[in-house]
Amino acid sequence: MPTYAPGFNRILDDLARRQLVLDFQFGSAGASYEAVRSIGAGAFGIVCEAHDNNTQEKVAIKKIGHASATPTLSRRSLREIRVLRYIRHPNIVPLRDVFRTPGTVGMNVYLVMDLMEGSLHHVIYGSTEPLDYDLIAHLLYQILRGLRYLHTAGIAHRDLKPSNLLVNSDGHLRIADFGMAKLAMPEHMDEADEHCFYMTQHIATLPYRAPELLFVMPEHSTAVDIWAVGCIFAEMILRRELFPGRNVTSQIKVIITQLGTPGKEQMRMIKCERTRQFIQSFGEQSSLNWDQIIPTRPTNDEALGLIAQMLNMNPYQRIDIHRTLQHEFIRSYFPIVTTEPVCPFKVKMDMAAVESLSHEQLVELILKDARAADDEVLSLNDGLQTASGESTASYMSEGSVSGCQTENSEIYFNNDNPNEQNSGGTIEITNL
Ligand SMILES: Nc1ncnc2c1ncn2[C@@H]1O[C@H](COP(=O)(O)OP(=O)(O)OP(=O)(O)O)[C@@H](O)[C@H]1O
Repeated sequence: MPTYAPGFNRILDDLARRQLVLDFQFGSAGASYEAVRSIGAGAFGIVCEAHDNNTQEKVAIKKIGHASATPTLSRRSLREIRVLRYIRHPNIVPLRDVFRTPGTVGMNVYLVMDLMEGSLHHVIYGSTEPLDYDLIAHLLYQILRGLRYLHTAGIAHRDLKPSNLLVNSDGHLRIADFGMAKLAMPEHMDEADEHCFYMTQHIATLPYRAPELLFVMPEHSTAVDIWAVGCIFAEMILRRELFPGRNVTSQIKVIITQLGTPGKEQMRMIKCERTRQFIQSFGEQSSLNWDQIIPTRPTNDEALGLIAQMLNMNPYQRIDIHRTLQHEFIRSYFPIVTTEPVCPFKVKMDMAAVESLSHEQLVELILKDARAADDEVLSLNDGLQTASGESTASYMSEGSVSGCQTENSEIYFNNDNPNEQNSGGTIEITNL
């Protein structure tokens, strides 16, 4: 090691510590939480490990900076708060607390969650050995259980990828990052939209983006998550991305060269003329066999059979979450009866409401949903007001919040009966 290396490392450590202090200023919530180290950053948030002084536990805190500055950031923040606040499922990361601090370009929102040790990305790429099928099945089953909870309530995650699937060293997996989550509703689309090629740029990370999003077809539903899980399942086997496109056109190309030209019915569903012409420019491509697409030895026919059904290019013919959980591959590992929690109806109502709100209304609800963590009263510049200055509380669904407190690491919202938060009940799921 060069002699200057220790000194240089000390400078880097010092810079990292100073950056941590700059990035995570918790205002009055600093009495409860201390940032310990930076964990990672995504397109919309930065995450740190922190110490919870009340519970003496380690937590993860995600900061969405300038959350009120644009409609996109405001909607992402509110979606994540609203989908997570009543959700209790072993395979979905729990939200413990939400607070906000004022900022120069709009408020910062902080989401306090259970700390997880790593992500599926680390599991896949952290070792040079292939993952064995027992581990793959164990991880896949947990993704599917979390997804069944969401899909049964009609909620699509819409950004599933290995770095959003958090994993502990004991193999416990939890789905995270609900900033894109949405109630699955058929979407209206104008005929031959000029900008259609670029319309779905911000839905789902490219290698996991379903053809109906890439090809700009009218129906976006929970099927987009099944496509993403199919890609992730294949990635666990291959230890590389299955469809590694780097832009929209190369993503379409890489899918078509492996899975073939979409069928006539699907081509008819593509509303965008430019997209249709681009697909046709490849000529008639036939699909490869699945053991060519995923060339592993020994071949696992049941795994390939399930992947083939999850990666059906036609979303209407793609396998759904319930049939996925009953597929032979899953049943050969998990033939047992499990009692599943049911997503409370409130989550569905809240998710539906978020999509129709204006920027002003979104910001007003964030101000209500996230407690103020600053001694000073939040200035008007930190949040937006409706044009009339009236409260938008009427836009909230029944049981919406007017602030939150933490108690015993549960998140309680002032207008709610805490006993009702988990009132989704349970359902018996049997893998016959
Ligand atoms: N509870 C947690 N425990 C440990 N690590 C976490 C936790 N939540 C998020 N992370 C990690 O922090 C990083 C950024 O988080 P996240 O994906 O939520 O941010 P984002 O800006 O919404 O990302 P994206 O670009 O995927 O939309 C990710 O790598 C994720 O693995």
